[in-house]
Amino acid sequence: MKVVALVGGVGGARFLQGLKQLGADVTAVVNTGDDVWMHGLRICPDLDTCMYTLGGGIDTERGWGRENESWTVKEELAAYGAEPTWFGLGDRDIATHLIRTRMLRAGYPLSAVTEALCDRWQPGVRLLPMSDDRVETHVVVELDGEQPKAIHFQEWWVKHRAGVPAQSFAFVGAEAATAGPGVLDAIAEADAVILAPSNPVVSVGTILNVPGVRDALRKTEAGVVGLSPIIGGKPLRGMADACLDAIGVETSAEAVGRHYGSRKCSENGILDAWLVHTGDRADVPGVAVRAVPLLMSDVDATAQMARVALEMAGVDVD
Ligand SMILES: O=c1nc2n(C[C@H](O)[C@H](O)[C@H](O)CO)c3cc(O)ccc3cc-2c(=O)[nH]1
Repeated sequence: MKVVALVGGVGGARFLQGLKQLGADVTAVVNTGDDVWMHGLRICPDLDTCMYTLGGGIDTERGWGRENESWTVKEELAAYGAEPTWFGLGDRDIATHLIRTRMLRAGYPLSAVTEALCDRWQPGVRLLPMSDDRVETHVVVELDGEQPKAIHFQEWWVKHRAGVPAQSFAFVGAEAATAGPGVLDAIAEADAVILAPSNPVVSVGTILNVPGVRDALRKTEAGVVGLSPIIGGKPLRGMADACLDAIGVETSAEAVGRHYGSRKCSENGILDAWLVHTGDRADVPGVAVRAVPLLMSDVDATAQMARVALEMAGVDVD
């Protein structure tokens, strides 16, 4: 059973753990819009979060970066006054970025770099960058009385803790980007495609901005099922509410389901079914809706919600 999941960072990685436990052949299309150059190193937060989480190296507290981490290089960089000091680069994590940067500089595409790094971590899920081309999410903000300006997503999220209202998002490079190797074929050949409960604007939304992805989702024979990242009117973690406000979408399971839209009866919708949390309700025209527990409290709970999603996609898990 071939399953493709569109995922972002922490929530997406946790969801993949559940899918993996069901024994499916899983391909994850991972958001790379959060990627950033820092201190001359290329950082790929969502790819690394998926790789470390599935490979057993993640710091489960933070949800990103390595467990048993130390911060000596970060302290030394700060001692030189080397900006940015607000971005946490752990010593173990830096090894990943050094390998990635060296391979990118040698001309390897990000997909090949990811494959090489996964050789060590053995995530048990194929991790595909949404694109090998540079696509970066930038956020238009108005910092204390200055003119509105676009800053990198990481500066908004980490330095400003998403505390400055996002006026809009720019997915820099998206229109010229090509879907990563294997991405469109995986969607076309899947038995089921799942939109993980990741940020619908800057994670899943960014992937949908890569040319060809939305069409592939509308054309695939696979059932396309999404899981709401909004529970009881708010995101469980992260800042999906701040992002949804910026694009004028209400922070509710129903509004996000409608934002993704129905594959059957809207001209660019992508959903056949939509899972919302027990107690939430959602009327999404042309989309089958089901309410089940969506708290990824442990891998078994996550596997159970993934199982329901696959059933809604018409795939028999057992
Ligand atoms: O809140 C933070 N998130 C940090 N993150 C998380 C990152 O900003 C988010 O995980 C994603 O970009 C959004 O999902 C890192 C992720 C990495 O892969 C590497 C370094 C960092 C550093 C930070 C950090 O200092 N603070």
